[in-house]
Amino acid sequence: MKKNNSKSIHVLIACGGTGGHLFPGIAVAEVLSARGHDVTLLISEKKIDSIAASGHKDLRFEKMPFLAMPKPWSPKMIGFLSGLWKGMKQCRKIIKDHEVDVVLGMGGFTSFAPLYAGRKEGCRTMIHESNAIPGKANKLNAKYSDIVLCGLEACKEHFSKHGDVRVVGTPIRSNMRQNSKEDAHAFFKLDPKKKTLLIMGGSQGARGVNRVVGMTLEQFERMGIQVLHIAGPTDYEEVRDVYAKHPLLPQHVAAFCHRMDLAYRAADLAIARSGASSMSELAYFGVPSLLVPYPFAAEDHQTRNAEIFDKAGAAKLLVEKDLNADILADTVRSILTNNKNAEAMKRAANKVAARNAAEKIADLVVKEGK
Ligand SMILES: CC(=O)N[C@H]1[C@@H](OP(=O)(O)OP(=O)(O)OC[C@H]2O[C@@H](n3ccc(=O)[nH]c3=O)[C@H](O)[C@@H]2O)O[C@H](CO)[C@@H](O)[C@@H]1O
Repeated sequence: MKKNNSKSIHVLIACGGTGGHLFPGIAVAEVLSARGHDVTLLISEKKIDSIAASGHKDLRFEKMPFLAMPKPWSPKMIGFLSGLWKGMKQCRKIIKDHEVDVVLGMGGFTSFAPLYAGRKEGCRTMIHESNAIPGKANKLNAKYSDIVLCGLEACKEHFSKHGDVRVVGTPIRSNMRQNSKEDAHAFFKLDPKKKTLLIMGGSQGARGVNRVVGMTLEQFERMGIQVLHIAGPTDYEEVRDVYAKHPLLPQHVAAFCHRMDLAYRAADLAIARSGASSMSELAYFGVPSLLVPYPFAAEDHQTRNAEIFDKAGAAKLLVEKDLNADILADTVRSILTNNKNAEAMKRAANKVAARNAAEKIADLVVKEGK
């Protein structure tokens, strides 16, 4: 795009497909918009994208079809290439219509068409990789990006061939204010005198975590704790029915939570997948966690993410295939009944938290766009 001499710049943030791309993208958009810049968020037609966008009516969203890359010789390749071509055309139109100066991709293959189109239209381009190791898509995206931004220091070495790589952290949304624990308990109708265990499986829930937790409810009940369980839209009904069999266990079960700030605030301990945004938020709120990596994540990146927090003392890594109700109950008990353990983990979590990642990215975007 042409050199922008006015104060305000135009930014396209590609962040569709999964909460781990959407919410950090929204976080950067919030900072840029608050500073008076023009931002368009490019999301996909997936349900999670609409759920995420519905909580941010003040931001501008454009949709494009979700594209997953098939195996090289798959018959799906023809449809994929045609979808990709249409996606690029659509992106070039958006870039021209909004006179975009900078394209920022938050990761995954959904960022490819916007970055490629951005390059063709003369925009500055950047990608953000929040995981400890990049997937194939972001390695490709890096080739079309002037700057590569990493959420974690460990990721930097994987982009060693790229000339401009910076570690900035993974942004969290501005509505993640530090509310009081009392507000948080009141919001979920939980007992302020009891220890709260938060269960969450990333933006779409985690079946493996839901199931093992379901088998541990009786032991949680005996510990005298309460549980806040965000089950994900797919498993919600099944999870709710399992909890219904334990009416004496204080509980709040939800399919999706629009107030994750309050969920983290209420929590004394979390059991979670090790998605990068979830981890970034757990650290920000200083919540000790038991991280159960999704075993089929690309390049096993969730294990690499969890290892960083485990090593720092902020979390304990639990391998899903080795996990059962007794191990889970013992681990939860060892933290929730030992204040010293919990406090040490809390301090370690705070220590690994990224500081002002959204602001740092916004600063760079604006500098590039001028
Ligand atoms: C299976 C898989 O490959 N998952 C990947 C995906 O995870 P996923 O999309 O699950 O993303 P994360 O765990 O990183 O983040 C989840 C986000 O959703 C929000 N949230 C979640 C539940 C809810 O009810 N409400 C809500 O707002 C959380 O606050 C957080 O901001 O993208 C991440 C970022 O690349 C990766 O690290 C994960 O490995």
